[in-house]
Amino acid sequence: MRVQESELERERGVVAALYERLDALRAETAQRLTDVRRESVGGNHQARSERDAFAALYEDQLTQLREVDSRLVFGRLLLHDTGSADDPAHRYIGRIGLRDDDQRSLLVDWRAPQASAFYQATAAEPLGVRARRHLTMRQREVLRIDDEVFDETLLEASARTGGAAVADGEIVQGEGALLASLTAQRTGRMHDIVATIQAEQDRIIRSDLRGALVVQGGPGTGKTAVALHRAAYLLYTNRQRLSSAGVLVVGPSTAFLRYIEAVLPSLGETGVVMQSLGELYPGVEAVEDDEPEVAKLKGSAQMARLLSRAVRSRQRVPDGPQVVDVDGVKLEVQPELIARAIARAQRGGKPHNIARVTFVKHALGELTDQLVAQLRADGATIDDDDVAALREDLRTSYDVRVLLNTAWLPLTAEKLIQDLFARPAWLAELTSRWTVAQRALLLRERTAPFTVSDVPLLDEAAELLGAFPGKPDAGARERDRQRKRDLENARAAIRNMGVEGLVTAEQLADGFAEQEDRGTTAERAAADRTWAYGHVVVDEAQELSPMQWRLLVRRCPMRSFTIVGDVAQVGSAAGATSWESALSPHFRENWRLEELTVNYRTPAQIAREAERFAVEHGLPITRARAVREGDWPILTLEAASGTSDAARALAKAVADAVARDRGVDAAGTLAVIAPRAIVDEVSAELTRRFDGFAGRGAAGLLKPIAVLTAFEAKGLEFDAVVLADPDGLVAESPRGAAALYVAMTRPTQRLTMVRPTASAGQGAL
Ligand SMILES: Nc1ncnc2c1ncn2[C@@H]1O[C@H](COP(=O)(O)OP(=O)(O)OP(=O)(O)O)[C@@H](O)[C@H]1O
Repeated sequence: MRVQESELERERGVVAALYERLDALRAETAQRLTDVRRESVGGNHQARSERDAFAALYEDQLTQLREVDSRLVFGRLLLHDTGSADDPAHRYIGRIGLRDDDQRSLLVDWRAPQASAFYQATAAEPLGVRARRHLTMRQREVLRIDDEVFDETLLEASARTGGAAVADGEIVQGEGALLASLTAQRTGRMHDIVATIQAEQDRIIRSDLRGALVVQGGPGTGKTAVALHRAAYLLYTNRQRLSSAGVLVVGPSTAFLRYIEAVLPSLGETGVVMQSLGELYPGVEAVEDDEPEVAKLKGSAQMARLLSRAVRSRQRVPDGPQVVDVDGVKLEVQPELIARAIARAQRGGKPHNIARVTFVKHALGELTDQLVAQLRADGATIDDDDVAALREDLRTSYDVRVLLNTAWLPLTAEKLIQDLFARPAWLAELTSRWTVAQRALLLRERTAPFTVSDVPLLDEAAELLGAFPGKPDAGARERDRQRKRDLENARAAIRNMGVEGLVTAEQLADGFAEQEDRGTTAERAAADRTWAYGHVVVDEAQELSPMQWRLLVRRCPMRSFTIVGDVAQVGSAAGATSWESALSPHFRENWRLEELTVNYRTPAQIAREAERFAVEHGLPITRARAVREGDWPILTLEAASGTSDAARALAKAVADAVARDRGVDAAGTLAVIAPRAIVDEVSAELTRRFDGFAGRGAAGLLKPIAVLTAFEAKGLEFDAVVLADPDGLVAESPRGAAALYVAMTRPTQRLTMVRPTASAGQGAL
């Protein structure tokens, strides 16, 4: 025991030295920042740009150094003698890499190739590792150490230090540290798992950037965690490319994004764009979604065809000849003239607003010929200058403008969608093969707010229409040119300052000049519909509709994706029933599947029950092995009802169940998950009983007791879950069984089910 204590002391010494280095780096960076800011404001535009850019860069570095402060180091490898001074036999693994003044490695970034053995070494394949040590930390303090020994010659010593030999075939690595992390109380925010990433997860995290990688796994297998760590890994290994193109992380809702938002910064990555499905179209923030049937229709691929027909139908040939007045001259315009100009413009295959330029040019050309011929027939003499003037007269003539606009009006996506859903006659004209009931699903007031399911329709429409003349999109080309100039300047500045290798031109260009106007890569990317990201991470991807997939593929034409989800958990009516059917229209066969097989969240007895239920209801589940047994059996309570107000009785019983659970653990996080029909009633009762401690929906996630629907609980986890009326949850929608499966797999410790019945009672499963 004494030996282990002295080992602990030894590690405390090493860790203290690493923090000393971190503090020194911070002080150095802070000093550089002060110096850059202090430099006189004079100088030319370029000099000011450079200073601003360096200041922005140092600020970013300082932020990164601050974010990685807690649990900076978490592992150590004991290697067979490496024979290299730069790579000593003890290799420490941490959130970032650190070197001393002589550039010798002190701490290896967990993403570096030299760290992969920390996650991959097994007794069967030790990869040159003699022993692996996990350091369990609280902030800067080393709480304990856990050793796994691969080298038999160390075993005797290890027995003295309390280390464990690793047997072949064990499912987890660093068991002590892992279990400590898994049983820790939840805070309502996801934390990183960098210290205890498991081998099957690590392989996925380090998989190649190219192509689409699908990560399928049951609830709690770490899909979200793996996806976020993979984003951090890819940014580290492809810094040059991804820091300028950006990485987009897409989640189902803003509440979910809030839950995961701290993970990437704690891994030292702050420049990632995170958007919910309702935020993917710049300028619209959709929160509410349509009823399931409507969402399903709006999500189906036939909407793309409908929108294409809708745009085409705005390119219209008049029914008969139109007479226009051009400075007092009457001109009879035949529909054929407009038809020819439309056909000519359509031939180019350009978006509506762009092709309109060709239409107008062609129509004006023919109109000019017609006007000239008519005037000559009336005896006028017309030379080339006159022809140009006549063309200008035509262009500015009110009648001609009306004529051309009626035939081909520039449109915005917002107006197209609003009009389409608010004009039954137009919709009917475009959907002659649909049933009346189908059409009725789309109809609504023009002023109705956009829903989550409208977002991909807006994007599709914007794609078909192209930039609206005069809208900011039109500046995309100028932005590109400016970016190229910035990169040139940044390269020159890096050479001048002698900081090659420390800063990339992309990082520096991000901070350039009118940065308040143009923003960082992340801000510019988020505001630009036509931005092409370098990589996209999609969580809860099983929920995505074909239209949402179309949008996402446009965001990353290179199709470099990490797609995580579980087809058994599909809740949305528009979601996927298999990866094959969801992905092949967009990726053909260019996607690969990886599976996660260990459930880290849910205790075995709860996981078993949830799986049993899922199988009974025919859900296509991926079985996962729960990593631990829990301490509590599932509790089933019955609400006394038979009274006139069953919902009220149920709400009261739920509140009793919550009170009972808080008797076990008053400080943990708890979710009450209820069917939509009664969720507000249950929430009202809990607010009455628990006052400021309970909250509904996303706001509830900031409180100890959150009252949620199964959809809102997706992807989240809590110490305890109280499920109100599980049968009601199953019955309330066609995907009800999946909803209950999701709900049952949210707790990390305790599950209580409250069922409405005629007589009161209770029991444990
Ligand atoms: N290697 C690990 N070390 C420590 N904790 C882990 C590890 N892997 C997963 N976890 C924890 O397990 C829990 C579940 O992880 P996560 O939310 O990523 O699972 P999921 O597969 O996305 O689940 P769901 O499909 O239910 O949303 C989280 O608390 C996560 O931190």
